[in-house]
Amino acid sequence: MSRRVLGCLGQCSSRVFAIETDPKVDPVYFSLIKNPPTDAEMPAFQEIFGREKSYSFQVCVEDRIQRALLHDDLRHQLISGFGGDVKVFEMSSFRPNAQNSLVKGFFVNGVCGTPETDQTLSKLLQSNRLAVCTYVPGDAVGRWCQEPLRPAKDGAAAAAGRYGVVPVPSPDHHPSALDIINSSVFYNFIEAHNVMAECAHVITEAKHVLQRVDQTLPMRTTDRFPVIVIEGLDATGKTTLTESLKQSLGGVLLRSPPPCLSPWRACFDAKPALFRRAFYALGNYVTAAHISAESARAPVIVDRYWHSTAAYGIGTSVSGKVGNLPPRGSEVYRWPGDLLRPDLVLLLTVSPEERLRRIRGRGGEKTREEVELEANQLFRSKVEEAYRRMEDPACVVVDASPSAAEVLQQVLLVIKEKVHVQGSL
Ligand SMILES: Nc1ncnc2c1ncn2[C@@H]1O[C@H](COP(=O)(O)OP(=O)(O)OP(=O)(O)O)[C@@H](O)[C@H]1O
Ligand SMILES: Nc1ccn([C@@H]2O[C@H](COP(=O)(O)O)[C@@H](O)[C@H]2O)c(=O)n1
Repeated sequence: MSRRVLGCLGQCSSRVFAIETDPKVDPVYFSLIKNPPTDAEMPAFQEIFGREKSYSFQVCVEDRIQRALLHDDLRHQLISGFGGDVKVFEMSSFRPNAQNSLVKGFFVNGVCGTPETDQTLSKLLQSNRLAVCTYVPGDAVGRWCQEPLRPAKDGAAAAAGRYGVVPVPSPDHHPSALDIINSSVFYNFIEAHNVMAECAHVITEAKHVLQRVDQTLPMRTTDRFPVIVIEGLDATGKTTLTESLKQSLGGVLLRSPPPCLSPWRACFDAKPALFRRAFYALGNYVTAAHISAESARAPVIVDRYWHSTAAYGIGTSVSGKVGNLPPRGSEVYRWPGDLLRPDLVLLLTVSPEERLRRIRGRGGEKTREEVELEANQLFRSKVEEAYRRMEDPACVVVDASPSAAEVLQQVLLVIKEKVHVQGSL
């Protein structure tokens, strides 16, 4: 008997369940992202499926641009359509340990069957771009089944099959890590450019971004002065340090994304991850072109670069605990082969308490992700750990808790010790 997999992936442990299917049926795999049950499996099923009615929803269209947009739209429809008492969890399909097998969706738990929720369900069932399933008790006590649903007469739902749900061992790799490459992080220019080009018919700002990118590239390569990147979570002191370094080294200060892309940043910050990450990835290539030009005449200091794009991308896409991150040495931490490589990358770190003190002291606008980072210590830890796992170039970690003057002195020492490239400081 072949198996469809329903994984229950949580904040602190991951439990996976398989859905038993007929071998003739094409397998569809599911994972659930939710606070996991911790005791024996059957109470866990009870906990997941037994509270009122539960449904899973997944967008099933081939086109990745449509899929990303519909997924975002689905989230809004579920939250508004099922009301406040219903819990909407992130959920996704996967084949254990198979790269790019992840398909995201939602699991809705606690639906009471009111006229409003019935209407929402009926509307969603009409869409031939969604796969909808419900979860019902099985024949034996403690057993649960998954029923794929199809629309029936008068807007009602009819079951189009019934599959048992059984626990299976956790896969070696956390499913949410299967979908990083070319989805949450881009490892070459073409892949990011393709996403921007493909979405230009629905996101008009993408055309402007592409124009700017295409105007700036290709970059020149010359014998050059050192290129030093400063990375870290927000409010760790990057702006303060990069400005001081610029003075001390007589250098040029650049940032990624570059100011020429600023008019469209807010637009892409509000878009689904696929588009947001492609925007920041392209920003790095534009900054690389500027680095290339500027480093011909002076040392270049860069405030955020590819490591930021990758660390935030990985930290956001991997759900649950830090242990769910791909292990050290994984290809997700590798530098893009076609992106100008800096001579040194410094990662500024401060304690969560000090970081919050600095954020509060500074005030001002925050990006959506910054608000999340502040609220979610776990997310922050994943982003920082992802930074620490980056390779070739790896980040040199700097304790940025001392005074700004002391941090500058410490960093100047590191630069003196580590930077051995043509050109001088
Ligand atoms: N070493 C330091 N000691 C104490 N306060 C500092 C230090 N460095 C920076 N600050 C203060 O902390 C706040 C955040 O610093 P800064 O703006 O340089 O961080 P950042 O990493 O650039 O943040 P973001 O990524 O959000 O732009 C500022 O108010 C700054 O004056
Ligand atoms: N090279 C970069 C730079 C930034 N980001 C994203 O921007 C946010 C943090 O930037 P701040 O300027 O507000 O410090 C965060 O959401 C990063 O994902 C990026 O991806 N790549």
